[in-house]
Amino acid sequence: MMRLGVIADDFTGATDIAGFLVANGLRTVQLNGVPPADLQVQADAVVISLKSRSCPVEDAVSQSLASLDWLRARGCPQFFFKYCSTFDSTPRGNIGPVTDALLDALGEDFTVICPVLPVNGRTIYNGYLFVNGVPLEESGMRHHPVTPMTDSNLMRLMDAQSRGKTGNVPSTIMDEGPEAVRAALADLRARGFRYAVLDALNDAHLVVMGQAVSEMKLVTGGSGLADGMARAWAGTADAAAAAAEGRPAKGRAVVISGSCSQMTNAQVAAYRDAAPSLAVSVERCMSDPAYADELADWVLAQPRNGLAPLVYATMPPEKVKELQDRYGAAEVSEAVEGVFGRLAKRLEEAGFDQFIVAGGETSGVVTQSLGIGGFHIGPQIAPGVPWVRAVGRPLSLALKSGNFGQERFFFEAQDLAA
Ligand SMILES: Nc1ncnc2c1ncn2[C@@H]1O[C@H](COP(=O)(O)OP(=O)(O)O)[C@@H](O)[C@H]1O
Ligand SMILES: O=C(O)[C@@H](O)C(=O)COP(=O)(O)O
Repeated sequence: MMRLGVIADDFTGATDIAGFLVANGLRTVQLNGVPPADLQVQADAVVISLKSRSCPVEDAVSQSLASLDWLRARGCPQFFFKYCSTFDSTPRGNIGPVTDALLDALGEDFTVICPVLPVNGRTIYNGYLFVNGVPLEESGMRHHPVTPMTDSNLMRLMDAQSRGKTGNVPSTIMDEGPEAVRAALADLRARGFRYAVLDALNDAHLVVMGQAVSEMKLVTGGSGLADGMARAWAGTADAAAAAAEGRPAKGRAVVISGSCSQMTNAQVAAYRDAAPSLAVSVERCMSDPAYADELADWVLAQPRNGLAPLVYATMPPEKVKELQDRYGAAEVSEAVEGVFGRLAKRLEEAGFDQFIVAGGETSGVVTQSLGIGGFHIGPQIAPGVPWVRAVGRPLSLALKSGNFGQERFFFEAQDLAA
């Protein structure tokens, strides 16, 4: 019986949370896009991955509601709206409007906001979000090409894009345990708050909040919250068995990097001197319809043995800004994503069956272009980045959130698949 239905606002976010559910022994399937009405799935958890983080608000709301309907029609008892652990959004949304729409559809008037993942340095203190010890607004996220984050106060961020008021359950209450957290939530709700930011500084807080929200119909946040919830259920569940179907087969691999995050810049720098690598020209993405074919030809010409070839649009923030000022941010993103989507398709047709992709939007476009309906979730390469295997097709992917993994991530992904 399904225990949890997750609606994730991007593809790497979806594999991130699915990886943590599997690591706690829950049999989990990831479905890409709103699933067809006649699809039946046997799993403890279903994660629906949308590409709704930066699309128009109305589209994000309607896709999220359609996903909710699909899950409810299968008797799902609890729902999780997964967004980025760096709260990627703008004052227009889409986190606030989607949360409001899900609450309304479920007839609920209260939920939690918790974009937390301590193992990857995402902590919340007094409602302020920290990334590896610095406030969100001082982290690399202030330069994000699509959703630059220039405030760290989650109450203020949520209030600006939603219909209600946001309160906070501080870490001192987390220290007291699940009963104290439940009481604090009930108190905030009675005082007219619609959302509560949950502080979390460490794994112990995840376990506490996982127990405290067990009766809540809708929760929202990052994979740390899901990890806490899954730990509360896990018991003797077998994590290796849950990951078995997602293990990567040995194959021909390529690395495609469209993320410009600090961590991806470091990962590309660590990999590019050791492996065949090619920097993408953004200008040609915008002007040359045959460019993806040229990139594919280059990949195909690389030696089959040894490290996978890397094609990357990854650049440091100042270069990204220069290009965006010249051509427009949305235009550049669309052009680069289009080229990566076509490149992936060409490579699959040519026999590539392992795609290591950096960047959430980039992963979304690659998955869509390959026409993959769903994934079995495999073992984690790094916290939040599992190998995944296409349902019914011999294709394995590692979809890396821009900020996740350590410097040698591209090497480690291939080591785990060997
Ligand atoms: N050199 C570049 N200049 C501007 N934008 C770029 C460049 N390279 C990639 N992009 C775009 O930036 C966005 C990065 O987003 P994404 O793939 O989600 O990465 P992340 O996970 O780091 O957020 C994509 O839309 C991508 O096409
Ligand atoms: O919660 C997270 O940080 C990730 O799961 C996530 O959402 C990834 O988004 P991108 O950074 O856009 O890859």
